Amino acid sequence: MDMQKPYRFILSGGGTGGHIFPALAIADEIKKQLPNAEILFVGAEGKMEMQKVPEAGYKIFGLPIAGIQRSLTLKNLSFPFKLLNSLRQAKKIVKNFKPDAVIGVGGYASGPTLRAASNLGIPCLLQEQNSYAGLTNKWLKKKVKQICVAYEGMDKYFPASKLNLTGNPIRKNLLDLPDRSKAMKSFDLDESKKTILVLGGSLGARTINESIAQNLDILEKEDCQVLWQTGKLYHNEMLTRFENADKKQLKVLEFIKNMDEAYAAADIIITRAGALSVSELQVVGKPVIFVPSPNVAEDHQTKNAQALTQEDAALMVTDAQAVKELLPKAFELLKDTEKQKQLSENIKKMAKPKATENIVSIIFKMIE
Ligand SMILES: CC(=O)N[C@H]1[C@@H](OP(=O)(O)OP(=O)(O)OC[C@H]2O[C@@H](n3ccc(=O)[nH]c3=O)[C@H](O)[C@@H]2O)O[C@H](CO)[C@@H](O)[C@@H]1O
Repeated sequence: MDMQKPYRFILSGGGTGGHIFPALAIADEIKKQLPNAEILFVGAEGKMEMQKVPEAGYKIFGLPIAGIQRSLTLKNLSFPFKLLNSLRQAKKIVKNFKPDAVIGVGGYASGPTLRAASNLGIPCLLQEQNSYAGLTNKWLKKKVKQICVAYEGMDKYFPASKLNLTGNPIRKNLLDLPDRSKAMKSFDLDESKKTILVLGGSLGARTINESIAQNLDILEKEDCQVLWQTGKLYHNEMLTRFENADKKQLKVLEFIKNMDEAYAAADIIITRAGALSVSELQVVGKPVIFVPSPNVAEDHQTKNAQALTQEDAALMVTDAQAVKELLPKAFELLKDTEKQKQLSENIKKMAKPKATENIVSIIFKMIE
C-alpha cells in the first residue's frame, strides 16, 4: 500500500455506544497509519452517533433509517419506505465519496450503506461485537468480503471463510490508564476512599440505578464512594431522588466522556455486560460485577458475562436479583482483596488489546 495516498473510507453503523465506539477506534487507527486518509461516517438520523462522531472530530451523514422491531408492530409499516429512501441516499453518498473500502459496525445505518457499497463493487468489512449476529450483519454477510468477530463459534452465523477472530476495537486511551490520583481529581473524588464505578452501558440501566436508589441507607453505612453513570433516560429522575443524599459519597453523572479516568478511579466496577464494555474491562483488568441486561436479543449479555464467570474472571448478579443482592455483593468484594486480585488476574488474561490494529490490517489487505 502507498501510505501517502489519500485513501478513502466510510464507516457505518451506530444506535448505541457499543457500535459507535468500535467504529471510532477503527477510524483513529486508520488515521494513525494513513494520516492522509479521508474518513466519512454514515449513521442514522436522531441516533447517538450523530452527536458522538462529530465530538470525536469526524464528519457524519445521517440516513433516515429506523430499525425493524423484532415484535409485530405498526411501526414496521413505515420500515420499507425508510429503507428504500436510505438505500437511495446511501448509494448517492457512496458514489460521491468513492471510498476504497466500507466498514460496517452493526446498527441500522450500516445496512443500506454496505448494501449500496457492495453493489457498486467496493470491498466491505463487517465488525460484529457480540457473541451472536445482529440482524443487519446477518443481512449483509453475503455481500461483504471480511468479517471480524470477538467470540469463537461465529461460523454459526457467518461463512467461516470470511471470519477473523480479532476481538473488539477499544479506544486507545483505555489501553494505558492515567494514574489514580489524577483520575480522582478530575471527578472531584476523595483519594483516600475506596471507589465503586457504576455503569449502565451507553444508555444507562434502570435496574442498576434502582439497585442504588433503593438502598441508599445501606450505602451510607459503608466507608466508600460511588462514581455513577445513570444514563440519559434516567438522569433527571435519579437526581431528584438523590437530593438529600451525601453528595460527597455519590458522584452522579449522566454519561462519562473520560472513561479512561473512570476506570482508573475504580477499585471495583458494577456494569451491564454489553460486548464493548466486556472487551474494555478485559483490557482494564479490574474486579467486575456484571448485571446483564435481560432486554437484549437472545439474552446475549448473559452469555457475554458467563464467558467470564466461567473463567472466574468476574462476578454476576441477575437483573431480577440486583435490587436485593447487588450492593451487598459489591461491599463484600470491596473488602476481599484476595478475591479482587484473583478476578483481576483472570479477566486480564482474556484481553485482546491488538484488536484494532488487526482489524485495520485486514481492511488494508482487502483493498490492496
Ligand atoms: C441495551 C443494548 O442494546 N445494549 C447493547 C449495546 O450496548 P451498549 O451501547 O451499552 O454497549 P457496550 O456495553 O458494548 O459499550 C458501551 C460503550 O459506551 C461507553 N460508555 C459507557 C458509559 C458512559 O458513561 N460512557 C461511555 O463512554 C463504554 O466505555 C463502552 O465503550 O451494544 C452492545 C454491542 O453491540 C451490545 O452487546 C449490548 O447488548
